[in-house]
Amino acid sequence: MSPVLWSQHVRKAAYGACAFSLLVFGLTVSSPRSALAGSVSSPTVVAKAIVDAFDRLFGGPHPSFRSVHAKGILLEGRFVPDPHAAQLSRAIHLQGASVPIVVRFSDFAGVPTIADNAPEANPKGMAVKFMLSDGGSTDIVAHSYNGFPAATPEEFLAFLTALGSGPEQFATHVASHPAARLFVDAPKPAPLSFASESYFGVNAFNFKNAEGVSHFGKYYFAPLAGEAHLTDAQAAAEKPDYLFSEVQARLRNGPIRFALRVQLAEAGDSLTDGSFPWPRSRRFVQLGILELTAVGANQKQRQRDILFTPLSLVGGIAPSDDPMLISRTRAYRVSHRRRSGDQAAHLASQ
Ligand code: HEM
Repeated sequence: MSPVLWSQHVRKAAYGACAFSLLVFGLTVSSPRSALAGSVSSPTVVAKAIVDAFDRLFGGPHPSFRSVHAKGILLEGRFVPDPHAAQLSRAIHLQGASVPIVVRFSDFAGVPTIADNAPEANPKGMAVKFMLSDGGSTDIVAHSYNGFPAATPEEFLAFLTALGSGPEQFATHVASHPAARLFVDAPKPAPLSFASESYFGVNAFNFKNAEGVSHFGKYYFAPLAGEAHLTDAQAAAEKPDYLFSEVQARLRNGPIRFALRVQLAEAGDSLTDGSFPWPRSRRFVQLGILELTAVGANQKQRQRDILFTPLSLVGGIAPSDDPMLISRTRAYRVSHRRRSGDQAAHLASQ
C-alpha cells in the first residue's frame, strides 16, 4: 500500500472512532513535531510523546483502552517447554515444567471498535504472560511484521508525526527512511485467524544458560495450524469482528498451538536495530509449545488491568542494547496508567 493510502486509512480509523476526531486530528498533529524540534531525548519524554501521537492519530485517549492495539482478546492456556530449551537459557519457565500463560491477540490501531479487516488493523499483536512457579511473571510482546518502521524511538516519533501531518509529509519521511519504506510497502494481508499468523519479537535479547554461555536472539511464534491469509476480496467480505468470533469458535474444537522459537544472531547481525529482519537462514532454537484452551473471563476489566511489556524479564534472559526496549516499556506503562482511570496517575503521565 502506498504511504499516502496508509495515512488515509489511519485518518479514517480516527474518524470512525469519534465524530470529533477530524478536528482533533487536524488541530493536534503539529504538536509532536514541535516537541521533536525541541530537546526530546530522554526515553521517558519520547515514550510520552509517542503515546500522545498515538492518541492524536486514533482519536484517543479512549478510556479503559490501550493507546494502540486497543481491540484485543485474552486467552488462557499453558506453555510446555522443549527438553532442549534449558540449553539456551536458565530462565525458570524453560527448565521442564509447564506453566500457565495468558495471551492477548490484538488489532494494531488504537481504535477500540476497529474492524478486523481494516488495513490499519494490521499488524496483529500477540502478547504473552508466563505465570512463573516462583509467583512472578515474564512477558513477550510480538507482532505480525518481522521488523519495524523505525530503528529508534526518536525515529518512530518522527514517523508518527509525519503520518499525522498529511500525505505529502508522510511520503517525504518514507522516501528518506528505508525501514519506513519497507514497512509501508510490505504486504500485510489479513489473516484467516489469529491462530494462523506468525508473530515476531523484533528486538533482540540475550539468553544465558546455567553454564554461563550466552547467545543473542529474537523471538518468533510459529502457528502450528500453519500460516493462512485472506485475499483482499475475501477480507473485504468478512464481518468487522471476524477474527474475534473465529478464535472463540476455533477454541471450541480444540486447543490453538504455537511453537515458540528463538532466531539466533550471527556475526554482523544488528543487535540494536530491529527495523530490518535478520536473514531467514539463521538458526532457530525451539523453546516450547504454547497451548491455548480457553477464553479468559471478565475480559473488559482484565484487558484494562493487565500490562505486558518487553522488559518484564526473568533471570537467564536480558535485554540487548536496542534503545527501543526501554522506550517501548516506558510507553506501555504510560498507556497503562492513562487507561487505568487513575486521575492522579494520568496527570503524572502528562
Ligand atoms: C518505540 C517503539 C514502540 C512504541 C513506543 C510502542 C508503543 C506501544 C504502546 C504505548 C502500546 C500500548 C501498551 C499498553 O497500553 O499496555 C503498545 C502495545 C503493543 N505493542 Fe508496541 N510500541 C513500539 C514497538 C513495538 C514493536 C517493535 C512491537 C512488536 C514486536 C510492538 C507490539 C505491540 C503489541 C503486540 C502491543 C499490544 C500489547 C498488549 O496486548 O497489551 N510494539 N505499543
